[in-house]
Amino acid sequence: MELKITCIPGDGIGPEIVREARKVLDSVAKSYGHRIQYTDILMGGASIDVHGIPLTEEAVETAKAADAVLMGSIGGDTTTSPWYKLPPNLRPEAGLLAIRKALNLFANLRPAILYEELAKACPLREEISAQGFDMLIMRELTGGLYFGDRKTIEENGIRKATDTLVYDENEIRRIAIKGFDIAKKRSKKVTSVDKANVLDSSRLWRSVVEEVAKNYPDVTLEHMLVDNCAMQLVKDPAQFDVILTENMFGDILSDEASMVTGSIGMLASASLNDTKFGLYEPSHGSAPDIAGKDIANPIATVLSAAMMLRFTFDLDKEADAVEAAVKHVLKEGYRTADIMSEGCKKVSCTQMGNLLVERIG
Ligand SMILES: NC(=O)C1=CN([C@@H]2O[C@H](COP(=O)(O)OP(=O)(O)OC[C@H]3O[C@@H](n4cnc5c(N)ncnc54)[C@H](O)[C@@H]3O)[C@@H](O)[C@H]2O)C=CC1
Ligand SMILES: CC(C)CC(=O)C(=O)O
Ligand SMILES: [Mg+2]
Repeated sequence: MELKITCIPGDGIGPEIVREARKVLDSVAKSYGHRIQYTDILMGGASIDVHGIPLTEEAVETAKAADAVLMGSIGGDTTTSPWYKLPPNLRPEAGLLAIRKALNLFANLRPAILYEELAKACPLREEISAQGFDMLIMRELTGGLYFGDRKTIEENGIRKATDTLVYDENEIRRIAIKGFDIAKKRSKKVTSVDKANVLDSSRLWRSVVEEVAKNYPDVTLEHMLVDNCAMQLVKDPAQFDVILTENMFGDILSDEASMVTGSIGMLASASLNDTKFGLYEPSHGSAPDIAGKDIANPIATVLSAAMMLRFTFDLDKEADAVEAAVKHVLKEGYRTADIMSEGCKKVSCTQMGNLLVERIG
C-alpha cells in the first residue's frame, strides 16, 4: 500500500520526536511491504522564521493533499521567545488552531492508558496504580473558548480583556455522536464533563448530549462537573471509559490524565473530521526546556503514528506491531528520563526510537 503522509516537525522537541516516529513507521512499512511518501511542511515558530506567519495556505493545501498528517509540536517558551512579541494572530499557536479549523478536525481523541510496566512511574497511591486504567478523552477541538471572539481594550484607564465561549448545537452533536459511537465499541460508558451549574454553553452541551444518548440505549451516560472530574482523575481514574468534553476542559483534563499514566510523553492523540483523514500528534507541547537535548520521550508520537495506521489506513496488524513494540521495550526496562524509575535503563530519545525499530524489525 502507498501511504501519503505530510509531516509537521514543528518547534522545540517536535523535530526530534517526529524523526523517531518516522523511523518506526519506516520500519513497519518495510516489514509489511508498504511504501511511504512523506512531504514536510512548516508550522508554528518554524514557519514564522521562514515566512513571517505561523501557517501558509500552501502548507494547508499540502496537508489536505495527503492521506494523513503526522505532527510533532509547535511553540516556544512563552515568556522568553521572540515569537511571543508578535501580535497573537501571528504567534505559533495561531498556526495550530488554524490548521485544526481548516481541516475541520473537530474530534480530538486522547487515549490515556496506564501500562502495567509504568505503574511505578504513576504518582498515584499503589492500590490505585495497581488497578491500571484505560480511558479515552474525546475533546471537541474546533469550537469553544479557543475559537470565540477575543479582545483587549482600555476603558477609563483600566485594561480589560474578553474571551468568548460559544458552541452551537451542531458542534456539540457531532462530537457527542463520535463519542457514543466509540463508547459502543468499548466498555459502553460516557462521562460527559461540563460546568452546567454555571455556564449556559455547558447547559446546552448537557442537553444535546442527552438527546444524542437516546440513540444509544446500551451506552451508559453520566454527567460530571469539570472541577469534580479533575479530582476524580487522580482519586479513581479506573472509573472512566470515554470522557466527552469541550475544547478547553479537554485540553486541561488530558494533561492531567497524562500524568497519571506516568508522563505526558506517553499520551498520543488523533484529531479527526468525518472522513478517514486525520492529524496525529502527541498531546504535549514543544517542551522548550528539554529541546535539542535528545532526552524527550518519543512514545506519544510513536503511538500517535500507530493511531494513524489503525484509523486512516485500516492497517490494524501494523498498528498492533507498533503498540506491541512499545510494550516490549517498556517490559525490558528501557525508559526515557520522564518515565525513569529505579532499576530501569535510561535511554535517549534516539535510543528509544532505535529500540522500537529493532523490536518491530
Ligand atoms: N500541540 C502542540 O503543539 C502544543 C503546543 N504547546 C506549546 O508548547 C510550548 C511549551 O508549553 P508547555 O506549557 O511547557 O507544555 P509542554 O507540554 O511542552 O511541556 C510541559 C512539561 O512536560 C515536559 N514534556 C513535554 N513533552 C515531553 C516529552 N515528550 N518527553 C518528556 N517530557 C516532556 C516538558 O519538558 C515540560 O516540563 C508552548 O509554546 C505551548 O503553547 C503546548 C501544548 C500543545
Ligand atoms: C494551542 C493549544 C490549544 C495547544 C494545546 O494545548 C493542545 O492542543 O493540547
Ligand atoms: Mg494542551
